[in-house]
Amino acid sequence: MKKIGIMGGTFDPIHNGHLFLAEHAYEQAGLDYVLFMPTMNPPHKAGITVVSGEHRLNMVRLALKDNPNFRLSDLELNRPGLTYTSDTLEVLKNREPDNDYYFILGADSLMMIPQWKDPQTIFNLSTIVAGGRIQFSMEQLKEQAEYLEKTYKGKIILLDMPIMEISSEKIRKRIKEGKSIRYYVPGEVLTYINDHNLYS
Ligand SMILES: Nc1ncnc2c1ncn2[C@@H]1O[C@H](COP(=O)(O)OP(=O)(O)OP(=O)(O)O)[C@@H](O)[C@H]1O
Ligand SMILES: O=C(O)c1ccc[n+]([C@@H]2O[C@H](COP(=O)([O-])O)[C@@H](O)[C@H]2O)c1
Repeated sequence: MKKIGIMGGTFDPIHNGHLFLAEHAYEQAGLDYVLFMPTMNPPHKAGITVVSGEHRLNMVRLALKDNPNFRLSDLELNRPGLTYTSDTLEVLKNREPDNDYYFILGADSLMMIPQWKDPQTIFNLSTIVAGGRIQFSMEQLKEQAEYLEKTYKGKIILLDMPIMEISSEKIRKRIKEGKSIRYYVPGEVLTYINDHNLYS
């Protein structure tokens, strides 16, 4: 039996905030490894990813290169239609029923889970591991965690970590404005974005 983290995201582009979150989840939930899983068509962003799935996947691959505890999964990129987390967890659980799955997300996603497709299945099949984001206080996160525990019998781990307020949206905006994104993303992702002239 393995404890496997899933770090799902649009990753448009992947940035140091994602890696920072996953590293704390790996450590505090005692995970064997974290699967980074770029989504093809997230329901709330359908048709509005800025660059292709192939570019997003390539950037994630570069970002994970130096960390043996982080692995890449293209499971959601090859699925037609909208991409739902409950479907992904069902696929993983059917393949390897003995593993325990930990779905890693930020506070904004924790607030939205009740509006996702089939939240009960998500809570039945995984533990949620959540990191803070600047828009939400720890009090709000604790309240939401209690609500989810009560409503869905969910298991939630709230991470103890500094908030690193980087977002893909902020990065895309900085590139458009001709500003530097050095230190917002890993060096090789920066080179990839420049070489392929992405987001400008
Ligand atoms: N800086 C951050 N700190 C903690 N969690 C984050 C951070 N950035 C993103 N996340 C979380 O990572 C997951 C994937 O995020 P996503 O790929 O949508 O990045 P994003 O920066 O939020 O993108 P965008 O700005 O385009 O909405 C989400 O659950 C999100 O809450
Ligand atoms: O299953 C859903 O209904 C659902 C709705 C919104 C987001 N998600 C997942 O949440 C993760 C973070 O999404 P995002 O758009 O913030 O990058 C990613 O793995 C998405 O597939 C899942």
